[in-house]
Amino acid sequence: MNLASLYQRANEVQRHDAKLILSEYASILQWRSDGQDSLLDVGSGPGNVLMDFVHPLLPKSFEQLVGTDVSMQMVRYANKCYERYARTQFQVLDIGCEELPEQLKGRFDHVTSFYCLHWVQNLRAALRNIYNLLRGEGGDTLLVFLATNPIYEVYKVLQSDAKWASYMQDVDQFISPLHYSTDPVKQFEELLNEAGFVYKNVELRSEVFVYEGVQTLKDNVKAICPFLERIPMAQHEEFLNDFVDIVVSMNLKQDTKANAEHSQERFISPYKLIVAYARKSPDYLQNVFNDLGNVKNVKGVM
Ligand SMILES: C[S@@+](CC[C@H](N)C(=O)[O-])C[C@H]1O[C@@H](n2cnc3c(N)ncnc32)[C@H](O)[C@@H]1O
Ligand SMILES: CC(C)=CCC/C(C)=C/CC/C(C)=C/C(=O)O
Repeated sequence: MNLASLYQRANEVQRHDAKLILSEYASILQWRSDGQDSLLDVGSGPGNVLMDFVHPLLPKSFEQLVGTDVSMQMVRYANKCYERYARTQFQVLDIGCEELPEQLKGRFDHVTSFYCLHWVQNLRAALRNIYNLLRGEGGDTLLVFLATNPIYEVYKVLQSDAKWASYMQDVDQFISPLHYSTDPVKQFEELLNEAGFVYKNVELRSEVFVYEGVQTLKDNVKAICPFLERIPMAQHEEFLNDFVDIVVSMNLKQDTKANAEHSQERFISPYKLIVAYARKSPDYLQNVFNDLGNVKNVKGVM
């Protein structure tokens, strides 16, 4: 996903969800008493969600704000857009990497991520890294990403079409790792446990977004579709038209009667969003838990 400027103009649903969820969690995030918070955002893209909705929540004396993304193009674009912001920078980071850069380990009070983790097949590695980004004596994380979305079913149908199959052999790599889960909340809670998080709250929110007009739908697909850059430009419109035809066949286009008062076609996208908040136990508390493991029948703590 590398079309930074197009994504910045066509990310309405992502911005809507991030803004709403941050308004709910602003008072739950454990801000430091000295106001010198450090925050890292995973998969920041062009940076406008981070800078429009997270940056304003930070205390005035915050220590540092680091936006990260696997895409160098996104990082370059974000650094250019926000170069005048103090103590703010964007850098390349693959959250699914084997080993975090040393200079990032244990440095952050908060890790946030919006509409990124559904792009990461190895959630176990991602959560291990998120845990290790947080400072040893605590810290918390707010993670918002897709469990399911109809786009993944559209991709599967397109992949079965001989016209597009050769460009989409790895389609499963781009489907949310929780899309086929029978219990995404339980699955993600278990992954958070495994990473070491002690306090956690994981919700699965059923949402619906309406795309007003076929061009709006196409622009939003173009902004995030990983297959278009593999397809010759001359065939992009045909691909997008086939995409829309499949959406219509899935009965996701609002019927004309219901649509009577609207001048444009409306496309309905029912999706499920994971909203996960977790806290890292302070090292000293972790030691207590470790000690407890050696003492049977302890009363009180737990
Ligand atoms: C849909 S955009 C979300 C951008 C921004 N957080 C927002 O809410 O608008 C997803 C971003 O995640 C990035 N991404 C995908 N896989 C990643 C990975 N393994 N590590 C870090 N970023 C990744 C993509 O490059 C893209 O910029
Ligand atoms: C009706 C229909 C299939 C709508 C899906 C439209 C769309 C562009 C969904 C994007 C999902 C996604 C992977 C978003 C992201 O990563 O930001």
